Amino acid sequence: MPAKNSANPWEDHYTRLARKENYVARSVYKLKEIQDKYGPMQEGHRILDLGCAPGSWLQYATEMAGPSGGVLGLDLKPVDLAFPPHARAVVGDIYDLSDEIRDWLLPGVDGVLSDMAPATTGMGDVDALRSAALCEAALFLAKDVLKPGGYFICKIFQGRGFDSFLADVKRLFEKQRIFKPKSCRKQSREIYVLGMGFYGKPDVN
Ligand SMILES: C[S@@+](CC[C@H](N)C(=O)[O-])C[C@H]1O[C@@H](n2cnc3c(N)ncnc32)[C@H](O)[C@@H]1O
Repeated sequence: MPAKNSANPWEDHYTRLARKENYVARSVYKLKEIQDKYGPMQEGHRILDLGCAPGSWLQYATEMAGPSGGVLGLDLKPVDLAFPPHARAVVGDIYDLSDEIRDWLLPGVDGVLSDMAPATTGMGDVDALRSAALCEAALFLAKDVLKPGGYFICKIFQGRGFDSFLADVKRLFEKQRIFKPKSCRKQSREIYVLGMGFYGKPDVN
């Protein structure tokens, strides 16, 4: 329920905490909850952050990876934040990756994060299917660029497309988890699917 008498009608505890802790969005606490519970991100990791704008996951992943790691964020929209040299954000579309992104991905990555969300229509089935399509695109890319043992963290809207996406994650990772962070807004249909222990690039022959 939106707070009354506030400049931001959706302001809540997490919004205020994000401001206090210098994160650009409250979404950071969803990733923090995942990290606190499962601990996938480690110092030195190379991490790809899909759908990174306005940049709070990128801020947190940058802290987790540290200067010995590397983080690349991708979004249709620009991120208006300064990052240390081991992190950057580029404007782009998951469906049309530039050579710059492909080059960065070449050595492989330890983790792929996706908080991508479609522009919503309010029609549950349509939004869920669009979300699932983004998730499948993220998984398709992860399959290509993750190092064996790597992890995948992906937001999806519950509804059509969810079961088949989960089945795809199960085929590729040793462990899978479905996680609803406490910081997700109550009315939201979003949920996170985690894949940990990537089996390795499937043999296409
Ligand atoms: C909920 S926001 C991500 C918030 C971000 N994780 C943060 O912590 O600041 C979802 C983002 O997904 C991006 N997105 C949607 N479709 C995309 C696509 N095809 N390629 C890249 N990014 C996309 C949107 O532009 C939007 O910024």
